[in-house]
Formats: sequence, C-alpha cells, structure tokens
Amino acid sequence: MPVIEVADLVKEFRRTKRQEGSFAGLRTLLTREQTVKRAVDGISFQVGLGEMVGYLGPNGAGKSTTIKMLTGILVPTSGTVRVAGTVPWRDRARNARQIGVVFGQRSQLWWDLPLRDSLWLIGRLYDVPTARFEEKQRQFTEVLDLGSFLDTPVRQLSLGQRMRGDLAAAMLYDPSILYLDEPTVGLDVVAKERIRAFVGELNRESGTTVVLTTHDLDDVEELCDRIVLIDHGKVAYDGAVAELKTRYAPHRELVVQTDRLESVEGAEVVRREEGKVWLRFDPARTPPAALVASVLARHEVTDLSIVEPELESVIHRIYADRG
Ligand SMILES: Nc1ncnc2c1ncn2[C@@H]1O[C@H](COP(=O)(O)OP(=O)(O)OP(=O)(O)O)[C@@H](O)[C@H]1O
Repeated sequence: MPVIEVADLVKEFRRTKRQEGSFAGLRTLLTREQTVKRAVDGISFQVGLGEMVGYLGPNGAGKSTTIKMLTGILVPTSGTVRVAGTVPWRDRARNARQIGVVFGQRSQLWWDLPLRDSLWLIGRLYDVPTARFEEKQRQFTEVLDLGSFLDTPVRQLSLGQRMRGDLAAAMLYDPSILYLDEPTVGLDVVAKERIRAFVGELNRESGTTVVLTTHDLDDVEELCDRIVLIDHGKVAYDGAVAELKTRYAPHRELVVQTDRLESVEGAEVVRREEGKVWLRFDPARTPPAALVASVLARHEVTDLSIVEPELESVIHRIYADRG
C-alpha cells in the first residue's frame, strides 16, 4: 500500500534576471525580466508502507526541492502529492504529526537550551502524553547514547551528538514516516554507523517508512533496497539497488592470488599486480561457481574473492551516459 504518492510533480522557481553592463541595477529593476528554473520536472513515484527508499541525484538535481514539497514547506507548480492521505502543503499541521524530518545541515533543536529541554518542548508541541514521552526519552537515550550530553546546550554539542539529538527529536511523537536529508554528512565512521543502526532498527521494530537523501552511498547500501535516482529534475531510475547494478554494471570481477594465470575461459584478464590477477566476467553467462572451480582446478591459488561493482561507479556511469 503506498503511503507516499507523487504524480507529475513540477516545481519552477522564478527569478528576476539581472541585467549586465552600465546601470545594471536600475535596468534590472525596470525591465523585471524573469528567468524560470524548473527544479523538478514531472516526477512520479510511490513509496510503500515500511519501505526505505534512497532518493539520490547529483548536486542541483532537485532532491531537496522534492523533499520540501513532500514535507509541505513548498507548494508545487503542478502535480500531486499525497502523504498518508494528506496534501502536505494544504494540511501542514496534520502532515507534521505523521512525519519526522532531519536535515543534516540544519537543526530543529533550540540552540541555547540543553538537549533535554529541547526534547521536552517538542514533546509538548506534539502533545505527547507524559508517560509516553518519558518512555521514548528513556529509549532514545539508551539507543542513541544521549546520556552524557542531555544537559548540554545544543550549541556546545559536536555534530554527531547534535545529529543524534535531532533524530530523537524527530521520532519522539512516533511519526510513521521519516525524511532524512544528508543525515551523516560530516560525521566520522563510528557516528555514521550509529545513525544507520538507529534508522535500520526504527524500520524493523516500528515499520517506519524512510526516505533518505544522501551523497554517501554507504548509507544507501546499508539501509535501502530501492533507490529513486533523479537527474535534471526527472526520474532516471526507480528500482532495486541490486537490479541497478545488474542492468548498468552486469560484470563482476574475480580477484585471484596466484603464481601464474594466462587466461580462463568465460572471463577476461583486466589487470595484473603483485601476484594478483583480476578477471572480469558476466555472471549471467559464466556462473561464478563454475569460474571459481575452473580456476582452482588449473592453478595454484592462495586467495580468491569476487568483487561487486560499487554503487557509486554505477551511478556515475548512468549520469555520464545521460550527459
Ligand atoms: N528558492 C530557489 N530559487 C531559485 N532556484 C532554486 C531555489 N531552490 C533551488 N533552486 C534551484 O533548483 C535546482 C534544484 O535544487 P535542489 O536544492 O532541489 O537540488 P538538490 O538535488 O537538493 O542538490 P544538492 O545535492 O546540491 O543539495 C538547482 O538548480 C537550484 O539552484
């Protein structure tokens, strides 16, 4: 059952064109010539209840603009959006109760207040009953390890601590949908892992639907089965991560540590380095097990591994092909 339905969504931004040359300011004012930027250009997709979808694209592709329309911050030029039955920009209050939003670059916490007070205020704003609030605060303090900085003013928190605080704030009132915009940007590996683990657990335990915008494809590999890839405001791909790799990068590489290997049937030698040989093969034509068996039968092998294509290189290839 779709919980988010987006159809033919368009967002245009109009700007007054700046005139060049002498008296540019005055002429800009007088001519008021407008330029139109179509940031989102006819996007359609649906997200099912409990799905975790990566919403990806290069800089300026229209990701944030889409998320702003889904969260009700922006009104589209045309097209429709329904989030759990509501039109986000028409029924902002109802929509706000069913969504949690975390923007990596901004915080919804009160800068001068201790994190504990910010959480309490958010609980009040969303009418969370006291017992439920206390239960949630206890749970998040444990899972997100907030204990050591609950009483620290938000402005003194590290980026990783602040992000954990923001995630707790976004989920305090049990929203069924979570939008994450660059949730791990600027964080170290340990902090990134903690955030990913928390989001994964939310999805497993509470069935939270997650829409994740990120440039860190490890976030996507770890959390999402499906990605919607956009480019120049249009959907370039919508489907499973695994299928994306199969469709755009069907080859795998078998890396073999061996003394000597000239050639193997069904694979092509693409690289040699320090006793290692990289063999590229198409698993649809040469089953990996058969290739491994054939190599082992003919060669003295000390180590061997199969390398999947990196999501990042697959996505770069798609953008490059589209120009
Ligand atoms: N308020 C605005 N007025 C005019 N143009 C805008 C406005 N907001 C966004 N744009 C333009 O719309 C396009 C899409 O921007 P958007 O922020 O949605 O991209 P994005 O995919 O989120 O990029 P990034 O990964 O860099 O955050 C860009 O060309 C941007 O300059």
